[in-house]
Amino acid sequence: MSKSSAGELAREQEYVADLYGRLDVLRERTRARLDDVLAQGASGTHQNRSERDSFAGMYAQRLSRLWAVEAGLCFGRLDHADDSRLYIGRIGLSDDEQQRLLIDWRAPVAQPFYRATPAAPMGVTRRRHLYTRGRTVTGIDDDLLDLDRLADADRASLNGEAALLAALTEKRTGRMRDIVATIQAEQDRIIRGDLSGVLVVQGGPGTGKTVVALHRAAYLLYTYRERLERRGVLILGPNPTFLRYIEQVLPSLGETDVLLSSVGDLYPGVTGRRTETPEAAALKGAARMADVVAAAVRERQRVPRTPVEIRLDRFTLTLDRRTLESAQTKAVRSRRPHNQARAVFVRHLLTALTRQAARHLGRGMLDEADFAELREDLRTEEPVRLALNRLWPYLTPQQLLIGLFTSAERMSRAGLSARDSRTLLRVPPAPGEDWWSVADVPLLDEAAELLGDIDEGVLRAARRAEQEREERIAYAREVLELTGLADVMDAERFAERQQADEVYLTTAERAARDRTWAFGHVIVDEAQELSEMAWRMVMRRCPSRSMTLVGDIAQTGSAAGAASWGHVLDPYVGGRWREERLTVNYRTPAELMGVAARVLELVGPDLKAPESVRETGERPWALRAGDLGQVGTVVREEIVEGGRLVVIVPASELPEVGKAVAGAVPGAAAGPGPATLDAPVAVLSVADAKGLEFDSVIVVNPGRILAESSRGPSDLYVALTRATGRLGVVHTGPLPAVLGDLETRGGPDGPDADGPSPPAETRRSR
Ligand SMILES: Nc1ncnc2c1ncn2[C@@H]1O[C@H](COP(=O)(O)OP(=O)(O)OP(=O)(O)O)[C@@H](O)[C@H]1O
Repeated sequence: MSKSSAGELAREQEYVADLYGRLDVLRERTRARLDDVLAQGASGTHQNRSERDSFAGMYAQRLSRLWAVEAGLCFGRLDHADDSRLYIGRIGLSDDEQQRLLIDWRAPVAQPFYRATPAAPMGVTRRRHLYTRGRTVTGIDDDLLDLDRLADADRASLNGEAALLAALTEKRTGRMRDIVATIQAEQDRIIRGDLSGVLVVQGGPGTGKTVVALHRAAYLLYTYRERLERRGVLILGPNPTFLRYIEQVLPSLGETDVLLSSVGDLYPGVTGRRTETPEAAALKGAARMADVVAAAVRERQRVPRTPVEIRLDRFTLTLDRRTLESAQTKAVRSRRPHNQARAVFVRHLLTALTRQAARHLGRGMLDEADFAELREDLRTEEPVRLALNRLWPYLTPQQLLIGLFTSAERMSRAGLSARDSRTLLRVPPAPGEDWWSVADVPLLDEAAELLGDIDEGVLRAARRAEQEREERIAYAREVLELTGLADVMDAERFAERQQADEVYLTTAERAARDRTWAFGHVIVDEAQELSEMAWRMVMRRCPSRSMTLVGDIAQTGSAAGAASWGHVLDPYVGGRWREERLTVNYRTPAELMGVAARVLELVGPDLKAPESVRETGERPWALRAGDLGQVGTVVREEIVEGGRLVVIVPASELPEVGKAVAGAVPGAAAGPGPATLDAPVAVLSVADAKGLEFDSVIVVNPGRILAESSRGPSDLYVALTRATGRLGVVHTGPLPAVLGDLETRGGPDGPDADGPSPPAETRRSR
């Protein structure tokens, strides 16, 4: 590595200062445009106002992008063999003469920054990492890639990973950061992978799957902006805490328009939060539930075998079995969803009822107009409406599932065994109760698919709305061409923003409200956790099958989760999906990974743990405590100033350990919730710690974690791989044999209970 001279640093400082100067100019210009537009006030025609709002929205978004890239605007430089030079940063900048000042990291010419090696230098002679604090350049790190030009001293350390190591050893803040300055070659290949088709990224803990998936979203939005901005990108994470953990990464890369969601939130208007037994969740996640939901819908379309009498004031009408069955057959054969097929059913029965009524009225021969009038009279008669509603009720997905899960008889008729229905049986919701679990959400989606919109009227309105939308887009195109903005703004988005009196909605916001939204690309993180029913829901959101799925089969914790990628994907894309692997662990030091690797053997003897990129000299320890109450004291002694610590517990012990820790450490948070990521100490179950990372981890009662679930070994593997620095185990029962050779410590007040010492960080020789 070549050392930067003070002169070099000053030159870089000058260049970076100019870049910030340019950024300021662009911000000012955009701000001025925004002010101009807003100054036009709320006067003028409706058309003028909506145009003004559209421009205001566009400038506001551009401004927020320009503000989002303040930190670390420029982080690299590439010197080429032809003596040309490019600066790499979070966004592209040019001066007024269109001279490129800064290259967006996602542009093809920036690729060598991540991929060039001395063996394949890609025309690059030097890769420079620039370290900045605020707007000040604080350091420079060079990788010299041109072997001929290398001084002997530089040849000794060609891999130049100082920037990476510096990034990895920084204290965790509770929020994931972007890695745009230190993306590694194997990660870059995945980030820039083709948009189309299904890409699976399989990798062990800490290999950067999440962070790579997020950078891929940013890359795809940059490269296929037109296509993806319109349809949007969905990123699906395991739970709301995880989404909070990652939510700042994309804005820091200048992307604000991506929908982050979890399975429990993917059905508009419902939040799946209620906890339920793992058995119930596993059962609801199984593919056969699709048949159960379909049978439950059919069950609501059954007609009675005995005649149905409808008493009106002047006479009684009767629907006999044959009429009922023929209406049912016609409705089912229409192949429409339940709520739309209802129109066919009702039409048929009303015709039969009208004929009967005419006979009762002694008017056998009615002309068409009279017949229609009588039919309309009958349709609005309360007893007729009630009877038809009983026979073929309008159903919302919520009504269908509440009806199903609160009745053992209905569950049995829908094909569930007595045992299954005991597992699922519930009491109806009390007002305001959180009735839905995460596993219910894909079932609601499935039901919505089979039930359809409430009636034809809704469908007609939707068709009308679509036609109007197309007209608006055509108009928007004209406006954009007239104003010369056609190349910076998509007509469809512009048209959406002009929507009458509608508040300004981003693509992500519109997508979040629409169950039938088809995303341009879907990224699923911790994809191994999704159940078969959840996959059905996700696939409905992505008919183009342009997807990136990241996960680790060895970490599957949910009983309904995946055992292999083929099993998950083959029903949807046959064998047509590609797999990339990540093999280097950037999070967990080698000392900890050694312990985790032994647990991985319990998950599957052939599985291979990822290789840690660094070691700390810090050995994991085990401590036997008299009872769980002592965990609080142990935790207090483990706290490092400014660091973040998590206590990972068996789910059944969360309340007790949470109480003990809260008692010993003020400000500690227990369980998932808004405070989890910001608290210096958190107590979490394995499921809630999944995907997260902390400076220090204490795992409580690993034996119980192993025994508590059918995926116990995977859960323990996850727990042991959350730390970036220190790992300890506290147990009140016997220590599982697999952890037998941990260094043992004395009790909380015992002689070995020294406070932590700072780790001695080294790059691991591999
Ligand atoms: N190229 C890189 N430069 C700097 N940091 C990196 C790089 N790659 C990964 N990291 C860091 O390594 C840590 C682990 O990454 P990430 O959480 O994406 O891993 P993961 O594979 O999703 O892990 P898990 O399966 O355990 O959830 C994060 O702190 C991430 O920022």
